[in-house]
Amino acid sequence: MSDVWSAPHHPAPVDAVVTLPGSKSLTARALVLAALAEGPSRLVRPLRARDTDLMAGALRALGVRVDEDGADWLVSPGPLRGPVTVDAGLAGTVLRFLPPVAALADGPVTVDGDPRLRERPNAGLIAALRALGVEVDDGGRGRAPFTVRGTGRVRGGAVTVDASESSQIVSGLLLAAARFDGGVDLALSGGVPSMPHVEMTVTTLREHGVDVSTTDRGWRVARGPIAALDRVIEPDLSNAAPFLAAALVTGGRATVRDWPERTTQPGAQLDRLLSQMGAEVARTAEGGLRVAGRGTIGPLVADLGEVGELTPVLAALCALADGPSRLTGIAHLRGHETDRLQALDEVLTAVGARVRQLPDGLEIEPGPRRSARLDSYADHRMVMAAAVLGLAIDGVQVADPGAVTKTLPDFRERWAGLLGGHPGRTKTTPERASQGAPATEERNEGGVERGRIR
Ligand SMILES: O=C(O)C1=C[C@@H](OP(=O)(O)O)[C@@H](O)[C@H](O)C1
Ligand SMILES: C=C(OP(=O)(O)O)C(=O)O
Repeated sequence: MSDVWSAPHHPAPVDAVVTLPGSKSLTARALVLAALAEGPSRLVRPLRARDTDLMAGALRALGVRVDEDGADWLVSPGPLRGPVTVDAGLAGTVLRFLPPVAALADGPVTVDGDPRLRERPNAGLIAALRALGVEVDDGGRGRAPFTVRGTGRVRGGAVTVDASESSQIVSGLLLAAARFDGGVDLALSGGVPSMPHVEMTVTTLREHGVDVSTTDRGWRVARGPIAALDRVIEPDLSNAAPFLAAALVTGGRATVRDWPERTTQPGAQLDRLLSQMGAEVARTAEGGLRVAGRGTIGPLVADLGEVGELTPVLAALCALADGPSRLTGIAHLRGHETDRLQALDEVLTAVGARVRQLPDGLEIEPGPRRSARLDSYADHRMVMAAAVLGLAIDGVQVADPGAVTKTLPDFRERWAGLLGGHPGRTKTTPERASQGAPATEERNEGGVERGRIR
């Protein structure tokens, strides 16, 4: 029996300061590089959620020690071994980052996961591993489950890669490449989505002392040692999206603390995208990002190819906007946790919008709003999108909201903290927050501090 969440209806202005847990993408990269490094590394404030716990579990299964030290993870590399079966859950990061590591193990490693993981595209990675000298049994499917027959070493060298369905295919190969005999000289056969995530991989590798260069058609990673590195994981800026969106929907304001000055996270583009939708966006003196809504939401016409994972929340905002939106460059979202273009079409249509699917995106025209019972599609970001819709539309329910544990296990508590209520309860704030006034902060539940309403 899946449970059903009544998303809180809260048209009154929010006024909150939010502290978010670590980035999923940075935690995954830090874990993999620490596992392949020359000595032990400490991860400070890693994300503890289903995806990153699965990554830690997969590395442990291969022989890496990942110990908890308070909220930190201490990672101590060891000889990589098989035979082992790894549970990737629904995590694209485990599906695409783990197999190149598994190729360095001295025995077979089988990768499997949730039913939907078995549908997520991975042919580009499997073909590339084979071209680099690794035997992979996938029954010709190009998807999980598959077995990487590790022999303890990988030839490496030049390879042409089809990463049109996921940037994670490139990232996975680059992350392990310094441990391959010939490194890797990776050329793309076509386009790649989510390029900032590849740049995140390159930056993270360089921080570990790996020699990475860009080439005409891709990237070259030289064989060499991977330095151990203690690092603090930045907050997850993609998971900031629903909290910042709440400011637009309610005409209130939300501040996310510790917004990095410089970052490779694509979520940093929220300042530009939310400004385009009419928000006032500013850095606070304390290093946060503050978004204030003006009471109406402008439509968005944008290519989201670089920031695909922001699409569900942005699309929810588009359904509440004062004009039609057009989101493009996101064909690859059909291979995400669910077919997100289809899921968003269904959800936004259910709450009254008119939606047209494009080959690479969505057109969304707001319509008369209506309550609806929505599905989570086992997708954390669809739960967050439904939460945003629920602020403006009374009676939004979400079946199987536990999907949100993929990257933010206590999302509902945090959401309730944002609204000053309790998970799943409706509670509205009587007065409108005075915009622009500095928030006096007091501790509230779920990592959210609530500014006093003046
Ligand atoms: O490398 C990463 O950490 C990610 C890359 C992107 O994948 P795709 O390129 O498959 O969209 C992104 O959507 C995903 O959430 C995280
Ligand atoms: C696409 C996403 O996840 P994954 O890493 O599983 O691909 C996402 O988090 O939006």
